[in-house]
Amino acid sequence: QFPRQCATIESLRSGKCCPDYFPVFGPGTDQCGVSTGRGRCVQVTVDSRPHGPQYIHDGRDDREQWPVRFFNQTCRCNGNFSGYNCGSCRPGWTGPTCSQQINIVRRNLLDLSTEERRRFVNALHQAKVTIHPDIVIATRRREEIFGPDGNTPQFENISIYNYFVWSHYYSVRKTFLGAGQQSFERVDFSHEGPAFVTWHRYHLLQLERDMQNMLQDPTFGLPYWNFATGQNTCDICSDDLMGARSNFDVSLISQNSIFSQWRVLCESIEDYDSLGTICNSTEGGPIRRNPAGNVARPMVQRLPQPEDVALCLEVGIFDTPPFYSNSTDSFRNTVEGYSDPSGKYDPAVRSLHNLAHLFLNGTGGQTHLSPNDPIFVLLHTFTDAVFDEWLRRYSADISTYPLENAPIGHNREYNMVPFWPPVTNNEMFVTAPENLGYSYDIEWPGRALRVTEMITIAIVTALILVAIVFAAAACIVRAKKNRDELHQPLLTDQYQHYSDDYDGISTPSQSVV
Ligand SMILES: O=C1C=c2cc(C(=O)O)[nH]c2=CC1=O
Repeated sequence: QFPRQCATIESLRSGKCCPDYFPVFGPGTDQCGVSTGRGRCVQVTVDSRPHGPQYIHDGRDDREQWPVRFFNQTCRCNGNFSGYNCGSCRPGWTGPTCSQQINIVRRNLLDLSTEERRRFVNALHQAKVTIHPDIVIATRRREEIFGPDGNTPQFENISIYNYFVWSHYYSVRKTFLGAGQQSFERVDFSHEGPAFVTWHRYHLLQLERDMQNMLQDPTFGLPYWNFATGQNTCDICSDDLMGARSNFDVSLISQNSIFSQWRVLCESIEDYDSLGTICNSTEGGPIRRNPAGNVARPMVQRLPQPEDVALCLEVGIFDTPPFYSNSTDSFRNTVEGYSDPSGKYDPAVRSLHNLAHLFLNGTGGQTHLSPNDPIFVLLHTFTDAVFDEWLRRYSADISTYPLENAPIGHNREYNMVPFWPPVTNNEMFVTAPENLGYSYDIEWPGRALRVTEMITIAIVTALILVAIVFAAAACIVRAKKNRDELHQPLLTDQYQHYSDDYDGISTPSQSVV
């Protein structure tokens, strides 16, 4: 969440997080790369518009008006420069001066060659075990951030992949209201609201960027899992991809997969909620996964159908009041999976993204834990592909993305929690190939026809056929008539000559000639 250079008592006290680009000149001399025109240190802009009625504890949560509880000054970068010290490039740009355009292609995981699959799995594992070079996480709430002695900032190193896990946890954690009090749970900065698609888009972009840097390969792209193929099995759960099922425990991953060795972060939610602590980088048990195995909930033993994606893409309004998990006719609530695929809200329904999570039935189906299962990455790249197709089809129509009264964290101009430097939901509401430097190699299913549409098409087809038959019959009659008319005079003539000249000896032809 914050650059390592800012995790100090001085930085927190000053509220300033504007690290140097060239620290060699001495601390504070090249904040945000100002000496080379990369950027400058400015006041953070926050969203102060009202939020929706779900959150009732204003003043009690560090994530309100993110990120000002921690810092109120940040780098603002010029042109295509970006990052916490303006030392990197905006998505879609690369090179020393960020002037080279790039396009990263996100492909279907099942289309990767054996060697590409091996490289992707290895890259994920490398991210799991490599300390994030720039970012550290807060392990205490703001009021305890200086530590028990008031002089020990409570931040920790974390691996690149675990940072991805932790960011998701931090965005969904409950609001701590004090020891002995129930934490407040109707708060979620990344789900059940319009920011669902924008937040998860940035979350993936950040992992992709971190992995590109780790691999020193600016062309590395995250693949996707098409979870709506019409099958109800986990087709990516094989040992060369996300890991097959263990032969010894149905809810574990096979030992032939490196993911059986991964350990899970942020498991102790009861502790966090009762003690007011925050998940840290300590790992716990293994990833649990039992696809289609939730016998108590048959509805989540299946995956979405291709038809569901096609229907969802026909919902043309981005979001509808109350901009929450009970919104109806909302594309966002449909792709998130609280509405049926045609957009109608139904509290009993789980579809698309939610259904894919619940189908996994284990670590990947619990919101505070789900990114621990690497399938999360692939499930969300596919969800993002659907969002990008919606943006393309409806010309990124942002008019129904609320500026205010969305659930806290979800207003259009809100800085997404817990990312640094600050980035608003608005900034992710753009078509990816043109604005963010990546695209999906994907073909979208056509929608099957509804009964009424089939009846209409049958009637129209029948009418056209009848019209064609009538037209053909008319043509034949006319052609025959024309032919008859063409031949008629000759015959009449001939007949006349024949009858005039016939002497009973000469032939009719002779008489005509
Ligand atoms: O990790 C997640 C798990 C989820 C479960 C549901 C549900 O609909 O019950 N939704 C989820 C979203 C997640 O991100």
